[in-house]
Amino acid sequence: MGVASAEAIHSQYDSILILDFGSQYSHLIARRCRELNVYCEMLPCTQKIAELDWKPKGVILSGSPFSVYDDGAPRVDKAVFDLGVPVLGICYGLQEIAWTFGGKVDPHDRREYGKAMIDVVKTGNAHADRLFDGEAEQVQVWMSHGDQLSKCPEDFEVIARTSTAPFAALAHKSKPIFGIQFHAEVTHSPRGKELFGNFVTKICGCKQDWNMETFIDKEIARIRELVGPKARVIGAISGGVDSSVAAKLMHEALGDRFHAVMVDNGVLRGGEAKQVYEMLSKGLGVNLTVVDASDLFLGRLENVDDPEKKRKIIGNTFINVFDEEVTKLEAQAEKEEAEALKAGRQHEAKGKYEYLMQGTLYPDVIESISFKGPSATIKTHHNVGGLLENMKLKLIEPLRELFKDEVRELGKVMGIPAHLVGRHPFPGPGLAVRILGPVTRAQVEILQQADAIYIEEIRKAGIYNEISQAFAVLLPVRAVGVQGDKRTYDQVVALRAVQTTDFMTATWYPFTYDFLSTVSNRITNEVQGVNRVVYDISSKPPGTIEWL
Ligand SMILES: Nc1ncnc2c1ncn2[C@@H]1O[C@H](COP(=O)(O)OP(=O)(O)OP(=O)(O)O)[C@@H](O)[C@H]1O
Ligand SMILES: O=c1[nH]c(=O)c2[nH+]cn([C@@H]3O[C@H](COP(=O)(O)O)[C@@H](O)[C@H]3O)c2[nH]1
Ligand SMILES: NC(=O)CC[C@H](N)C(=O)O
Ligand SMILES: [Mg+2]
Repeated sequence: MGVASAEAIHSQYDSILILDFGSQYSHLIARRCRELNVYCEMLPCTQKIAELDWKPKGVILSGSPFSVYDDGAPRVDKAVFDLGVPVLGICYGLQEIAWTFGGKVDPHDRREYGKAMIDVVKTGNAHADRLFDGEAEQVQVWMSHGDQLSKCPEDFEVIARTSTAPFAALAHKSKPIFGIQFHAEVTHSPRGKELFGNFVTKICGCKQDWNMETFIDKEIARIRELVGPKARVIGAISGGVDSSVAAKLMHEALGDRFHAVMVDNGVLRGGEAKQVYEMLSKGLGVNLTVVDASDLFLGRLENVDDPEKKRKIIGNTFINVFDEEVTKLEAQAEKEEAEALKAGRQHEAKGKYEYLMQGTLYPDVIESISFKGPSATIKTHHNVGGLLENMKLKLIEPLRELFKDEVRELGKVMGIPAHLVGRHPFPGPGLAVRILGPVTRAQVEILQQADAIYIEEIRKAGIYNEISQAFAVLLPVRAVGVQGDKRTYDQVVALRAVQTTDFMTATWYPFTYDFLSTVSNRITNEVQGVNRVVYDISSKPPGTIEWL
């Protein structure tokens, strides 16, 4: 493992460190840096600089729900200012810098939320003026604060103000320390990208070389070094974007020392197991076993109505099936290794399975290390995390530094077709969380048909990529209808389509009436057992994206 950290990404690219004080926008700071092709990592604000095993080219302090004068307000490690690299504080970050350097921060009677115009102040100090280099005299920004600086610390000067905030941005007179009261990281600050550009490239001097082409080579080298010349790796593959891209990367790095396992749990989309097999095995040359465990899953789901019970059953059954498959693969690998050694084919002998690959993404990592601590469980999201406790395999996560759009880009660069890497996410518990009421094979088939029609129409209308996630839901109610002069008493399908950037909040997609009417007609005409279609116009919150 020591070898892997020597090769860690932050030592291969000029990297920015973001210290998270718990702002709802913290991850957007990371997005902004990445968008500029500069690598960054986010750590909780409690990180001790002395314990960091790499040196950032610059540090950004995020906003926070706290006030700097609160008891128990999170404090920045002062060593940040002795690193000798530029520091930028955003909102709370600015207030924390001011507080640290002897300024004053108070609650303010004129709180500022939303759009604001800042006046850029040219100080004549070229060093201080760099942050707003190239900006107009007035810049539109987004504010979200109730506290305000009432006294600028000595050694700092004002580089921007608004009509209510005299200290909208500060710069240290001689050191590269800056602070902005507004949130340059949100899209509502239209010049945000340029401002971050000034900081990370001009002030920190970061090279803009973080891109998926260079990432591939470095990551392949890192995987090879980590796994060594003989060991093998197992991957749990759902056919979703993340695990498919991760599998392709592992395959490039290790060839047939990587073996993927996909579990058909009986609640996949129509024809999905076959499609995934075609794509990964035939298309990308990945070693893949598809385990058909649909009878086992559907058997255990019989008569289960409660959403959390469904999730638990699927999660646990998944672990059983996967475990069993790993045991089989391990036995096979040991046999092969022994045979090769016995026959004197030393060089051909492949080792044992030592690693389990997971498709963990950076948002999952951020979530789990966040300063904010664990949030209330809304629903139990199932992934392979539960496997680790009783497995001796070590974990390998080739995508753990990447955001979803970077994963899609990576997939494209590695030659996975665009329509596959652009696919909407699909949850581990699959259609079981889209069938309200008990899950049966008959219900699964109805939903598979309705969902396929819906997605086909979305693709035909050319709006698939505008929508973040779309799917059909089968409701546990029956309604009376009339079809071909006959009374029907059939089920209802609800359509869901949302737009979102982080899946934490979402808005429903504004389809045209024509589109909705086409889908409704097709589903009621083509899917036996459905006589009504409704469209879900709930955002998240108060709804969640899935219905269960
Ligand atoms: N049916 C399955 N068989 C094997 N592994 C699975 C299955 N379902 C889920 N997994 C594992 O759980 C992980 C988490 O699933 P998740 O849906 O977050 O990612 P994904 O399916 O790879 O990508 P996407 O977000 O596009 O759906 C997957 O990466 C995969 O390792
Ligand atoms: O891998 C997964 N395992 C799960 O158990 C699971 N539950 C929900 N989702 C997906 O997560 C996103 C947010 O969904 P919710 O708003 O319904 O919580 C949406 O993209 C959901 O599809 C899951 N993904
Ligand atoms: N967005 C923020 O960082 C807010 C900081 C502080 N809580 C304030 O209200 O001013
Ligand atoms: Mg998935």
